[in-house]
Amino acid sequence: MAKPILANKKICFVGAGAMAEAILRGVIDKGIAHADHVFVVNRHNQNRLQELRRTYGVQIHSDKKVQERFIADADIVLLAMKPKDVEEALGQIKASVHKPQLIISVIAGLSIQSMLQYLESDLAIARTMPNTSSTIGLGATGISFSAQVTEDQRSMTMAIFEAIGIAEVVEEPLLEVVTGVSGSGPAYVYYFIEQLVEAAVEGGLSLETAKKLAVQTVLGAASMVQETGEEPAVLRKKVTSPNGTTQAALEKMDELGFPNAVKQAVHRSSERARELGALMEIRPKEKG
Ligand SMILES: NC(=O)C1=CN([C@@H]2O[C@H](COP(=O)(O)OP(=O)(O)OC[C@H]3O[C@@H](n4cnc5c(N)ncnc54)[C@H](O)[C@@H]3O)[C@@H](O)[C@H]2O)C=CC1
Ligand SMILES: O=C(O)[C@@H]1CCC=N1
Repeated sequence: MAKPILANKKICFVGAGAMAEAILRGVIDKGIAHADHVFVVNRHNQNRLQELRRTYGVQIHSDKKVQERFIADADIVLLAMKPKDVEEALGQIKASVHKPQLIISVIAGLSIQSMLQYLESDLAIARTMPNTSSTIGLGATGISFSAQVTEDQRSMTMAIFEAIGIAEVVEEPLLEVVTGVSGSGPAYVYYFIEQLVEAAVEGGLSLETAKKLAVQTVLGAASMVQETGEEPAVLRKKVTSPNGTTQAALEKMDELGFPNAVKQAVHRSSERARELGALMEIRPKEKG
């Protein structure tokens, strides 16, 4: 059942890609917003919009003027385009957005300051870093708010992201760390599963059995951390018999630099988010 806080609010997604779909599906499936109140606009791809309408019942239109009205009439405008498209997209919507709308961004690296500059207005902004697991209600989102965001708008933002997973409010510079951990994180886990499966197949298991065992192992291990409340290191030790198989495997992982590889990957993702943010900054000389 829809939470009253969002029941009559209109949300317009600008950008109809993977992340927009993850959020809109989660929000509609969880009943946090009704599909009649969810609008989606995209750059060119009408087929993509049709597909979203067929699947989720969201509101779409091919006419640019109607799309502009979708944006202008929304209570919440959710920005979900790639960093490379930010300049063009924000230039296009600048005339349609206005106070007291809430702008929610999921764009990696794009600072609140840059958004305010692009939109040339003192708007309420929630900068977020979700992940694709939001699709099934298991997302992990970091959120920072601009000074203009009201209590009601904070509550709406939290309601959206808590409907599709967990949400943590952090200081804005820490959103880059969130990006490295949970924004990009699902890909590291999929990569890990891919290697488990490959090794299992190399060992002789069928692909089907390998996938089943690998996925259940990752699911079971994550659930153990969550449900027992024990530290991962403690749980790891319970698997690791002295001089047993797990110890031998972990020694191999240490020898090949697994801990360092994971940590460096997280730091590199955060660093890349900062680089993308810098590329999207409006430099003083570029201002009209
Ligand atoms: N995919 C992920 O796991 C995550 C992505 N993000 C962020 O979400 C944003 C979107 O990522 P994805 O959904 O993966 O990208 P995507 O490429 O799947 O979707 C981007 C969409 O934006 C649309 N678009 C481009 N220019 C536009 C314009 N001028 N007006 C309207 N729509 C326009 C494109 O047509 C496309 O539908 C990125 O900024 C990314 O940093 C954040 C967290 C996780
Ligand atoms: O790869 C990316 O840039 C986006 C941001 C976090 C996850 N995907």
